Amino acid sequence: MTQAIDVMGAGAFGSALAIALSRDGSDVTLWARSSEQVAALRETREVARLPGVILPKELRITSDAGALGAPIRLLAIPMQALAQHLQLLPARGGTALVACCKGIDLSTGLGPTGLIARDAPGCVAAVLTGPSFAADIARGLPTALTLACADAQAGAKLQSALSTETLRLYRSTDPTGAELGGALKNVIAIAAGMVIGAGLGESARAALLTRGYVEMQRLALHMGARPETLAGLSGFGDMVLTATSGLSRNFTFGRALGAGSAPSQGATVEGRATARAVARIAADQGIDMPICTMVSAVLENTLTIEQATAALLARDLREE
Ligand SMILES: NC(=O)C1=CN([C@@H]2O[C@H](COP(=O)(O)OP(=O)(O)OC[C@H]3O[C@@H](n4cnc5c(N)ncnc54)[C@H](O)[C@@H]3O)[C@@H](O)[C@H]2O)C=CC1
Ligand SMILES: O=C(CO)COP(=O)(O)O
Repeated sequence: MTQAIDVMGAGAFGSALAIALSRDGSDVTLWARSSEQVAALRETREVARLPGVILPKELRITSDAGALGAPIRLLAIPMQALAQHLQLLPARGGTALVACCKGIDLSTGLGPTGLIARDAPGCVAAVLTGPSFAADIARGLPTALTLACADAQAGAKLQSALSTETLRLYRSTDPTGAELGGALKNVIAIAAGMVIGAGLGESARAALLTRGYVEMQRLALHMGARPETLAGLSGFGDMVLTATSGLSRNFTFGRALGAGSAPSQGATVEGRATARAVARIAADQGIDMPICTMVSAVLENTLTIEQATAALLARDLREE
């Protein structure tokens, strides 16, 4: 049976997922924010953020939320826009809302499934996350992601509906762990970029990733996540990809700061807001998150990268 799926957000990730699912035979509608963007996409079938990629002709494109109504809705918009989006464009009860964004909402401290539970209580909340660049998914390259949903039965249905021949989904019933892994790895990727940009070396990056991963686990476990979720695709896997690739916006943003040059404008760099949110949570709840807190301080211009590095190295010696 053909599966109907709506994808909200025609940026890099939403378009890539819509392309992959449409190619796989699903009946996909891609929603974009403005009618101008819809007109351009319909005419050229090209996505500005995915150069060289053509939208399949079967894929419908609309800016009219009234034209949506599939039982599965992917939300591929920036994290800080999600709360407002859920309130302005509600889905009907029973819809499975699958968050495809990575971050922590600054004003509430909630992750995407927390916002869905708060703002769309009649819907099923799930998150799709893990190591994947939109361009790789759009090109049909092999990719593995985590589909996390607290409702095991609903999660299994989503896993099956959203997997394709090249997009392999593992399921989890730990959305808290999955979404925190995806959010926190962006902060660690910014830090890794700073290390490389500032010329501190590959050894320093390896140390930072290892200790950064400890912080990811510490915060996530405090929030009730399971350790194995952090060790999986959505945590460790995505940290490795994002903190080591020049294709990552978070890594390249940090690398530019480290090198003392201006980061490119207009890119969606989720780790910036997440760093602030994490620093706030860590301070409020007394959780030791030195790397994330330093990233936040550097982004707020209250510390230089040199000062942050010196402060991390000067911490008390401890058992690993
Ligand atoms: N690009 C990638 O490789 C991947 C991205 N993601 C995640 O997907 C999410 C979206 O990122 P991208 O698609 O890459 O960003 P993007 O910048 O390419 O696209 C963002 C889309 O959201 C729309 N948007 C912005 N503000 C909005 C608002 N207030 N209401 C509704 N729509 C709004 C924009 O018009 C645009 O279509 C992020 O959380 C990112 O971490 C996850 C995995 C891979
Ligand atoms: O989330 C991603 C890879 O899994 C994309 O990373 P960036 O947002 O840093 O480009």
